[in-house]
Amino acid sequence: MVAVLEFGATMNVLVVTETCFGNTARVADAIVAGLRSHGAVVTVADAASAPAVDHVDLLLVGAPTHSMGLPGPGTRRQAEAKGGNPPAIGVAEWLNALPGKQTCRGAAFDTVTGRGFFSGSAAKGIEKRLRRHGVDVVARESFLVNAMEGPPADGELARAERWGASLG
Ligand SMILES: Cc1cc2nc3c(=O)[nH]c(=O)nc-3n(C[C@H](O)[C@H](O)[C@H](O)COP(=O)(O)O)c2cc1C
Repeated sequence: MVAVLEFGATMNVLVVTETCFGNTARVADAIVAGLRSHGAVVTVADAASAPAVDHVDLLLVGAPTHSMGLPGPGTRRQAEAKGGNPPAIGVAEWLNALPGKQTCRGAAFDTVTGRGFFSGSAAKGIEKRLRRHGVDVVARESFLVNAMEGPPADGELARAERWGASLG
């Protein structure tokens, strides 16, 4: 089932993110600014503290790309060894624990250090998992960072804000 908003209805958005060096969180903040510019009511949480998906019209999930896909315990340890501050639980674990069938729309995003095939995409993995839970995924996007620890490449935060606005 696709959630359809009546004209004038407020859109409730839940954003669940993971970050090791802060870049995906900065991209998420820009996306949220875009969503709020359209009047959306947005809750932002990391995977460890995310509330239940209840009365959510749009579920937005984002993570850094690790080893071409979603971060896991091993790649988080590698990030920590490089000076990052990874969470104990990330979006992969959160998506695994997501209950039953969801009826909301969804969108997935990630951060990457390259745009080629071999860069991979955490967002692709997020999209696949969201679809397994019945989420109607309407958009997926990758945002470029300049190096493992960032910062976001020129223009990417502005692009993230526009992308967020396009979802609103
Ligand atoms: C263990 C590890 C593996 C990574 N693998 C990839 C990769 O396969 N492709 C890629 O584009 N970036 C890769 N990166 C770079 C991350 O995408 C980059 O650190 C991340 O986007 C920064 O986001 P964050 O600040 O939110 O952690 C990797 C980083 C780490 C720590």
